[in-house]
Amino acid sequence: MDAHRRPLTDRTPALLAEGYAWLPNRMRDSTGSVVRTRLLGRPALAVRGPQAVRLFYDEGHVQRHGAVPAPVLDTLFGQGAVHTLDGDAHRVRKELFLPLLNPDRVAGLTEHVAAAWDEAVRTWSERPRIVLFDEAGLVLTRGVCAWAGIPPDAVDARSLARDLVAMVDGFATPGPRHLRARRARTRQETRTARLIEEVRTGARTAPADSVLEAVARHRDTPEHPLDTRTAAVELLNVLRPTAAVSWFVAFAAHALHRWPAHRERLRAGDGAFATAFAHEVRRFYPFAPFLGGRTVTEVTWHGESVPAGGLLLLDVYGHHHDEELWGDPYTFRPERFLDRSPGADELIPQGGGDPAHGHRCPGERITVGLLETLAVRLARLEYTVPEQDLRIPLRRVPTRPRSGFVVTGVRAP
Ligand code: HEM
Repeated sequence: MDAHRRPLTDRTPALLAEGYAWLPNRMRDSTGSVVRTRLLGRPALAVRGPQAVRLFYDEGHVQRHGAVPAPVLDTLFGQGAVHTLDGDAHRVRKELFLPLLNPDRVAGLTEHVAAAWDEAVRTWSERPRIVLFDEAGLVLTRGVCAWAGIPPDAVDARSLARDLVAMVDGFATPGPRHLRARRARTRQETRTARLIEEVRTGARTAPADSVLEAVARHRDTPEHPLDTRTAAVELLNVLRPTAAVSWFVAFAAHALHRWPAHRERLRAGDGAFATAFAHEVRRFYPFAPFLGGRTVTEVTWHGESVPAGGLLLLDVYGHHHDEELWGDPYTFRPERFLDRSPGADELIPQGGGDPAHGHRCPGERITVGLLETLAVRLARLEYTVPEQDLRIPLRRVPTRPRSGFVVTGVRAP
């Protein structure tokens, strides 16, 4: 039998066991940055590198409908989310999110989050111990709710923050974390759908030009507004990933602890360095292990093929740690981004290509803006890092410093 047609063993258990290292390990054993495998009962081809990014985002070859497994939809994205749409349906829904790329929107959200951070820091100094990952999640949730026009009496920020973080934390694992994520999503979709219903019936007024107003008004077709459940899913697709920037805040704190020399330039308010630092945090530390799409034709890459109806996997973690692309991928070196902006298909922690025409994350500028602002604040904050478990296990997806990054003796600047 032709080696390319031979049935392959399903590798889903290996993915669950190896996490971020699964594809890079397979890539090391292969030639040409391509791996033929089987995942979730389907034939799959894993690829990496800027040219592979362009293949992955070519809708003629790869689409999203039917690509995202139900356990991921029921936790991370929500059923019917923009992530799962193709063609015109995707383009129309994406219009809801593209204003997020606008510099005024980015600045507005950053100001709200910075204000929430400054307020929180004043209370941290009165507490014996702070888990930075948890506190950052709360600060980001408070900031994004205020910015998105969510009425303060409609949410309890603390429980919302816990649920938003849980939805991300449990999407890629069986067991208790996954159950928590499912419960969190059900709870928050119900609450958010109620809020949207209240805006639509006039029981509440959404601030003009707010995200809440835009979602409540959005129509996929001229005749029909989004059903309230899908509208809730999409509003949560703004709130949840903003809260998830807490992963990068914990990683930024980890980087400042491991390589404290970077503190000075951040503290001094060197804007170009803050941007480079934010990019390097997003490259160096693991978040999305890979992205997946459904092949709509047979796809061949560097001599390996996957049939229509299979999966094309873009190895994001491997791409960011590829020696050919980065030279010294395991060195944390923000300076690599100082004298040049990364190419669209080079730095891809939030997807590749163009956010206006494909699935690339519309919140990338927001993420970079928040990370720049919070990294500077973190560098200016005085605190002690007590003995704790700061290991970042690559088998856990998504991962983070095990302790959540504990600080004591906080003194606000
Ligand atoms: C922790 C920071 C973030 C990470 C790591 C992240 C990562 C990603 C990734 C990997 C994708 C998928 C790209 C693809 O499928 O090709 C994505 C899509 C998306 N992200 Fe983000 N994101 C982050 C923050 C944000 C923020 C702050 C927002 C909004 C305020 C946001 C909203 C979205 C939306 C709506 C999509 C779906 C886009 C589409 O399918 O067209 N994300 N993000």
